Amino acid sequence: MLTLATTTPGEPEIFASLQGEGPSIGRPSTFLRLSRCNLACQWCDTAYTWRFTGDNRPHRDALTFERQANQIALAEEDVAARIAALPPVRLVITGGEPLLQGAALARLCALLPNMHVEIETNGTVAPHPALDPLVHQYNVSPKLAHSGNPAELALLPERLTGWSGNARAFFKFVVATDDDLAEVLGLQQQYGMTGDRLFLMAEGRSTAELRARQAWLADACVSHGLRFTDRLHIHLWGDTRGT
Ligand SMILES: C[S@@+](CC[C@H](N)C(=O)[O-])C[C@H]1O[C@@H](n2cnc3c(N)ncnc32)[C@H](O)[C@@H]1O
Ligand SMILES: Nc1nc2[nH]cc(C(=O)O)c2c(=O)[nH]1
Ligand code: SF4
Ligand SMILES: [Mg+2]
Repeated sequence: MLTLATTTPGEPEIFASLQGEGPSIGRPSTFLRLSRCNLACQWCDTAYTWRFTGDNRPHRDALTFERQANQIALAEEDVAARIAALPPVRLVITGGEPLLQGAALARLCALLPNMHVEIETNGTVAPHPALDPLVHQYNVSPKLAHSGNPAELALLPERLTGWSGNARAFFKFVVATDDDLAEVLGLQQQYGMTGDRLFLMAEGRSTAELRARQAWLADACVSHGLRFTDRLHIHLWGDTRGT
């Protein structure tokens, strides 16, 4: 069984969209959003996938009513059938933290042999050995101090070393300030992350928030030879579930 997030109470969060972030930005993709996370980022835009009592964003009280029914367990065969019913494109598996459900994800991907599989992960969980050969690309987003997670939970040396040496892995750091940039540059040096596989992405859940940071961010990318990624879906559809 897989545990999925829901868009509206009871509806599993499987949807067709454009990949909004990272190396595959703009590609038509089917998204599968799984429930639960092992971290608790204070600015997480999908806290409903893991914070079932209370909200990590007190100003988002409008979400309160939705927390009652925000996850659903489905068999891998059922999930595969729902994905197969959408246009035959790439699959982006996200969450929450999808690698927490690695064995079940391996069973799902085995049912979708022709699908290009991309995984969005916080980078703290090793891919399940049965899943790893079925994954084409990992978009790894390690969490910096401003996420509010303790470094000993969020920045695991053995995991970061593993991702850095994995040619299928890209790094995508969420940044907001010069302190965040300095932290990224330190990690880049420590773990030998190459600039062509390292993206910076502004923290923000609205076009206004993103735009306010992106001039600074673009300069930082140019100065340090790093890649810039927007959050395309935010501009197109806002911070809306199922997009
Ligand atoms: C919700 S996470 C799910 C996958 C996985 N847990 C992770 O963190 O990579 C998907 C992506 O959204 C990013 N994200 C979440 N909240 C954000 C925010 N407020 N601003 C910018 N990016 C955000 C995460 O860093 C990650 O790259
Ligand atoms: N369109 C779109 N692109 C995305 N890329 C990564 C996402 C995520 O939440 O992991 C995401 C998302 O939620 N929507
Ligand atoms: S790791 Fe990802 S899903 Fe988990 S709290 Fe952070 S941004 Fe949200
Ligand atoms: Mg998202």
